[in-house]
Amino acid sequence: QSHPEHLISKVRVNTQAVLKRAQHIQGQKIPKKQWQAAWLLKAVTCIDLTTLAGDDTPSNVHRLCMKAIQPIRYDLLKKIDMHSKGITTAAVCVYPSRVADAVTSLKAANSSLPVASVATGFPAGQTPLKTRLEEVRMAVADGATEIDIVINRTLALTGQWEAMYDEICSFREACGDAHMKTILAIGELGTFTNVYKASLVAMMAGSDFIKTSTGKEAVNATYSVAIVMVRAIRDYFLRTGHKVGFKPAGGIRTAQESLLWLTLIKEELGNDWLCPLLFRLGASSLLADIERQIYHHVTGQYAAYHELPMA
Ligand SMILES: O=C[C@H](O)COP(=O)(O)O
Repeated sequence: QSHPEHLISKVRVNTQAVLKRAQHIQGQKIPKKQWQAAWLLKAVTCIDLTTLAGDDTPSNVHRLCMKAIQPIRYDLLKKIDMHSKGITTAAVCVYPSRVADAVTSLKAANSSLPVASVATGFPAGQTPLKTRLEEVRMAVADGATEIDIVINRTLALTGQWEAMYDEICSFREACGDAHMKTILAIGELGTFTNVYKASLVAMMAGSDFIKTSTGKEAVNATYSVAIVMVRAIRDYFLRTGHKVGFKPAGGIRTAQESLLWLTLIKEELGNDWLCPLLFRLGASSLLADIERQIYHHVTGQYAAYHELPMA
């Protein structure tokens, strides 16, 4: 692995170019009719269906898992001949203490859907390294096969990139075979340059994905920051040949937004990234709006909320 310091010391981000590109993405025309429905179903397969709330219980986690297995009503899929494609979300994403509940629910439904757990003192990461590491190990022991860790923003804001690299390497080891997504919490990193540097450090330390946000910061997934992160992913791929995944998360609520995210990925990283292995949408309420749009595409009307089972 190249030494983090010398690789990132020279980083400069062209802010104007990033903002212009993000503006252009948001102004893109989105597909209509069956093309839109197809892209929305693609988006569903990339969702990490998430619940990260203090009032989470085994029963709402169970409902989340059932929704992840059957995200769009069967009759709607049947009407567009998509009922036999095995459309599920990519994973479910929960707190460490809810992992066992999710594993139990999915096992009972004979589903192999992955359980992702946040860890390392999510969302702030302001706990001792020892307990952050133990949290990763316990989530994996409970059956999580994906771990969404948070970076130590204090190290980023004080330019201690080598220390951040070492910490993320230790989380990588604690994950074992579990996939590791590294949350940059971009709303707390200050500058685009810090976002780019944290992206590189996270990838050099072995992250399978880099993820924008916990969903708990004041500013979460934005298109301009995403441009910086996916450019870092592209630079890293060109330099090493290794593909790292991208996961925007936090505040992604509408079907239209999910189409813009797919456009951004397709244009910035290419078709290889348009799959759950390399692209995830971290979202708790996005699926409800996508299902409403699919309902409208199939029936011509908008469903009342009681007609679509919520997670
Ligand atoms: O990682 C997932 C995020 O916490 C989900 O955020 P959200 O509830 O704004 O969709």
